[in-house]
Amino acid sequence: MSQESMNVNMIEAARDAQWDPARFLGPNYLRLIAPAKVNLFLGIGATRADGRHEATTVMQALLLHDTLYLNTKAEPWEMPEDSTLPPWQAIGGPAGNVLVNLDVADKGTPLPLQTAAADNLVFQAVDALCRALGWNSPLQVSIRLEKTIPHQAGLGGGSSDAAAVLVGLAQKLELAANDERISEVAQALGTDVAFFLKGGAALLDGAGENFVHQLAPLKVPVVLVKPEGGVSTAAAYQAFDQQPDAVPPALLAQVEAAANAADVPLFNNLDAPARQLLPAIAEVEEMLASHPAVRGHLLCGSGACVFAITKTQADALALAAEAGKRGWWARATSGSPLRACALG
Ligand SMILES: C[C@@](CO)(OP(=O)(O)O)[C@H](O)COP(=O)(O)OP(=O)(O)OC[C@H]1O[C@@H](n2ccc(N)nc2=O)[C@H](O)[C@@H]1O
Ligand SMILES: Nc1ncnc2c1ncn2[C@@H]1O[C@H](COP(=O)(O)OP(=O)(O)O)[C@@H](O)[C@H]1O
Repeated sequence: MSQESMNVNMIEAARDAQWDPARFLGPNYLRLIAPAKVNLFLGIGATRADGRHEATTVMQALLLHDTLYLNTKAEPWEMPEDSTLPPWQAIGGPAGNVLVNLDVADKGTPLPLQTAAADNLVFQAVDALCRALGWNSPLQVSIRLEKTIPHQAGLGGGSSDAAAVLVGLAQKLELAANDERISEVAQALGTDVAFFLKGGAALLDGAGENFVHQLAPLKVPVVLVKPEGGVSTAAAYQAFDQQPDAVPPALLAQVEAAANAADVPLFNNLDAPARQLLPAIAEVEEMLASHPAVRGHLLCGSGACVFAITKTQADALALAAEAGKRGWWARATSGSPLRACALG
């Protein structure tokens, strides 16, 4: 472990020691689960009039998840005298009436997320839902976000956090679970957010936000391996445009006909653009391609993580340990029927 990461961990440990769970364990708290995803199939097509690309995808939720704690208080709050907010606070809502306090704790990701509350998708989810509801009375929302899912990995962590907050806040504000404004806000926040409201395994099309149908989820062991560095989703799509690679129609037909995630062919035409942006991805893929325990492997979404399927959990644990020894972030997990949800 480098001196730098040791320092980061010690700061994190000190911060955790100061954290008082009682703040979140009153009658008003909700614990939220935000699972990661992989794309078993990701077929990118032409650029649409709105600038986004057509995308047909099968997403599969994983057991690996972020955990969030959410608390609301329908009470007025005061703006600091100089109107300057600390980085862990942000103001949203249709009348600047919603104050969000966001506490982010890193739980073993390779590079802790360092975005101000206003740039966090969790805040954007609160803001967008309050605006969609026309919620204009004072509201305080406190969120603790425990990050286990690395960012810029193609694992959809930020989108899943946003979906979990939509579910939690909707529950707090006493919306019906099937209130259409929740899914409309999810679609507007990003294509992956809509998937996490359904979870398990699902076929999506449009730009990737349009739910087509659910598939029987994969429950096999999955190993995630991420080299150092990340790939920005926008950059991956831009690189794809330099050398677009069409999806074979027969493959698309096979995906559309599949009722089980296990029957979906592993395919991702963002793989070449992502490797071009971060050549270390190719090293991970080479290692997985030649490993006897690996049944199949693929880049996760726009990268930089690569997932591998193994037969047994013991194989998955051994493979993750082996990848870790090469200096890569690696975790053994599995496919799951999870969706973004509140535990109570
Ligand atoms: C590639 C995928 C695969 O599931 O996920 P990740 O690997 O990032 O998790 C998705 O398509 C990520 O979709 P989404 O979650 O909407 O990405 P965003 O971060 O909102 O979009 C970032 C940028 O990517 C481009 N983009 C995104 C989706 C799409 N169908 N066409 C695009 O061209 C746009 O330039 C957009 O501004
Ligand atoms: N709660 C969050 N978790 C992770 N990333 C976030 C979050 N909020 C904002 N972001 C920003 O969104 C980007 C995309 O989210 P991320 O989880 O990395 O998804 P993916 O790796 O699937 O593209 C991140 O690189 C980060 O800058």
